[in-house]
Amino acid sequence: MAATAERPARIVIENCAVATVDARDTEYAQGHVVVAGQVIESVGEGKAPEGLENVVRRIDGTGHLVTPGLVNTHHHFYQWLTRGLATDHNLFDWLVALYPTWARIDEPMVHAAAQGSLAMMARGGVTTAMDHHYVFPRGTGDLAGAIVRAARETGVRFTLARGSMDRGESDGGLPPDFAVESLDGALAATERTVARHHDASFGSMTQVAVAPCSPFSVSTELMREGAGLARRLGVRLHTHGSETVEEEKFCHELFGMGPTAYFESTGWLGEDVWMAHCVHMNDADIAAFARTGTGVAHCPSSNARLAAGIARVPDMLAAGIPVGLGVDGTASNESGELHTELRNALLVNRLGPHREAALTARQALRLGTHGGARVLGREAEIGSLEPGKLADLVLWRMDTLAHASIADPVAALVLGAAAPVTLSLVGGVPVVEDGRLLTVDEDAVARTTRDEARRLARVTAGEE
Ligand SMILES: Nc1nc2[nH]c(O)nc2c(=O)[nH]1
Repeated sequence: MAATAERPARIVIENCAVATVDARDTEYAQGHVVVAGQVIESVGEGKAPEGLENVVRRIDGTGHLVTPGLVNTHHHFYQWLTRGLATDHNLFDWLVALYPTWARIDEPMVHAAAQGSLAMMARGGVTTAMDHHYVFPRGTGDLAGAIVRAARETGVRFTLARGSMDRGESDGGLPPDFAVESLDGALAATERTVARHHDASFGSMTQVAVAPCSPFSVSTELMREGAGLARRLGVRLHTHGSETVEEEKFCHELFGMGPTAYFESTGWLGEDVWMAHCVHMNDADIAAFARTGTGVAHCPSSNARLAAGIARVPDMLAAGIPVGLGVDGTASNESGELHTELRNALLVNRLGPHREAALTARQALRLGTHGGARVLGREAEIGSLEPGKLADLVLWRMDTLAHASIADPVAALVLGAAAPVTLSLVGGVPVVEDGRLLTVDEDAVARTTRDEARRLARVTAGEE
């Protein structure tokens, strides 16, 4: 009999370790998960309940760990085409080196780069992705549409943070004037993107956030009006903040205050805001984020690659700030995988003042799942394995050479090599099986991204 809303198709996964990442960090050494349609029906110890109807698939998870799907909270997909460049630069020098290339992207390039970024993350266990896209050269087609199309093709849940820059060099900003939009143009295009793509319903596959880029590339008017627009439309707000000492100096020189005070003065602290990086935060900044419920996308690999510093994640968590993890753009984190961020969040924070007490493996897993769901405003739907939540989950293989000798599966997942994904589900729909994407042809994506990266290099060099 066919599946219906009253009689959903069920997938049963059993005989595996389960890390639910619920409020009590409940784990089962030998447990089960039952998926009914797009939601989780039950999670628990031992075998799945007997007598379930309409079981279309029963998976023996022996030697596996099942967790919530990973949630990425900060990325710039277009940077997939400019990986491995300006490898020994700090943030400002790196941006200045790359803006002229980025300002030449077009729609086929952006679509290919989005496919590459999404494919890389999905095959590594990401079930919810985001893209902060802030470069919109004139006359280059529907870039937002191309990104959303790539996310649909890949099959992951998705937030598009419609970015913008309007403070060019001649207004004291960092980007060249030819790389920025006008204030009115950016606001109007952002509003159109929300109208076209934002879906606020339970289980939505596409959401849109308002996301002016950073204090040194955006006018104060765009920050203020962007915040007003987001609140009028009922969508979330995202930006870069407190990333480097150079940004801090810029804010003091131009605005007479540090980044967090500047964000507060422009309406950019609140429960509907999450900010990438937040490396240079003093105690008062952390208290302001905690008081207002402002979230953080922690990007440890990128912060190391660009010599930005170490974000105070243990202090943020102690203060109750929502913290998720971000790959960041792959021009500053060439791996493009979120697993690396779980591992590096733990390792990098242990180099800070809290040393071995900085983060546990379970806290790192929480940052990459439930923490990400919180900062994206989707805690009620995803981020933990609990009945009624969406069936976004990953079955990780733990019985190979890489992990079999580690008794604790969560420690193995976080501290070990990237574990192979036997199965990932997004809303109950398989996206990865036995390490391969079901939705797009990885080899074809690899070829297209290589070709588009080469074309971008030729266009930048004036050869096309
Ligand atoms: N890590 C990054 N920081 C940024 N700030 C900014 O304005 N753009 C970027 C970026 O692409 N990556």
